[in-house]
Amino acid sequence: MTGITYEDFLDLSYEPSDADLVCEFHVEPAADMEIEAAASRVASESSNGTWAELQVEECVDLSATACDIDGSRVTVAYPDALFEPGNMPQVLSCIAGNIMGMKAVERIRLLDCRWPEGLATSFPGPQFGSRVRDEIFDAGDRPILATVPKPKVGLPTKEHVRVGREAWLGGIDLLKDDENLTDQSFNPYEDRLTESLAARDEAEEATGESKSYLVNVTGPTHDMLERVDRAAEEGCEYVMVDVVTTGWGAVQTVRDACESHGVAIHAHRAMHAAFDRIETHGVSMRVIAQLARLCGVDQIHTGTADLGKLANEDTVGINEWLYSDLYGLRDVLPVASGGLHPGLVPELVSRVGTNVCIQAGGGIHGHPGGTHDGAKALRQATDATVAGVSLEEYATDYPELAVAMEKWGTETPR
Ligand SMILES: O=C(O)[C@H](O)COP(=O)(O)O
Ligand SMILES: [Mg+2]
Repeated sequence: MTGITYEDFLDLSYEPSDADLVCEFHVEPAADMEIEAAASRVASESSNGTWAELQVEECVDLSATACDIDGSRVTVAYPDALFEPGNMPQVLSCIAGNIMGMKAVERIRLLDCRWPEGLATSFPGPQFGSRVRDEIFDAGDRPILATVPKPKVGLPTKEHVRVGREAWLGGIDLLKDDENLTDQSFNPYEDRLTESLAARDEAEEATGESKSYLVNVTGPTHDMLERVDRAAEEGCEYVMVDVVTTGWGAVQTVRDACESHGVAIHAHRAMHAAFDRIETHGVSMRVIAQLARLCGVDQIHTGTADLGKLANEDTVGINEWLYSDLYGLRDVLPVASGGLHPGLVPELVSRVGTNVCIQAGGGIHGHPGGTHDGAKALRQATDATVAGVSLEEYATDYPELAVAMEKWGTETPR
């Protein structure tokens, strides 16, 4: 019999192998504990140890190793055999499981992961990623533009569709449901789906542009699968899933269903801030975005680089990771959303570039001239930015943009 104690999980001379999943944590030890002890407890509890010395007769060596400590930054390397390939809930129950509530740490945050090839490619990754720009739209070099009818809930189906039609006709590419609109009595899923797609066809005919609608299929997994089937049958190119509230196992299931229909997934991140807003605890948005890419969403909200209404982690760094090479898995199109309006577009594009989707809800439907003018103003601001013309200059020829600038200027909302 061999005794396994948590000290066995610390080896500062260990060099992670290419097959290891390497995780960076911020760790604040409990008041009576040294960082080395807390680091080894993290490695132990997240792999095959526990608080007590275990008497083991036979066990496959799946131990994680705390292999570097730099101030509060702790690196832990996990052997690939610890993980079930293609099972994101299982991976997270290791690297972001019990350790998040363990008394040995006062605070712990999973900051970043280096995914080994074997584990990463056991997931499908996105079907389309930023190829949606060409395969679903024809937006050229400019960002794709999206809108959510506002108020986010309460619009009856006919009004929701009317607002969507106005937005498409004004120059928006993508009509999107909001995160808490699914299948409520005031706007049932089936009616909204079919009527929105009819309006999409009209808008395509009228504008000569490709338009798309993404319907929110979020719900219990069996309902989501039925909703994906219906969306595909009716000719939707996209569905939306609230990936954090839904959970990663369900996202994986929906991803498989979407592949069989060739339908893309827009990931809304509602509730991410419960994990990532406190900077010293939880799971970073960077890691949440990594999970989403591996599980196979095609686009995901990553913030507005601090220009919008929601608190943001490093949008630019997260977007770079989403575009980066990952063993041939497709990239993910980042979505900037939350408090955006036309006046913020030039600065947003200077921070995040044009290979993004820009979503504005209030920044379109709050336009004094209504949704149609608001959509025109957002499109004008985008066209001006891509052409390198200032909004002030462009607005002299485009009254809808002038009105938006008069109303909001370049202010950051709260
Ligand atoms: O889901 C979203 O991202 C929000 O609905 C954004 O809405 P807003 O553009 O009105 O802030
Ligand atoms: Mg929303």
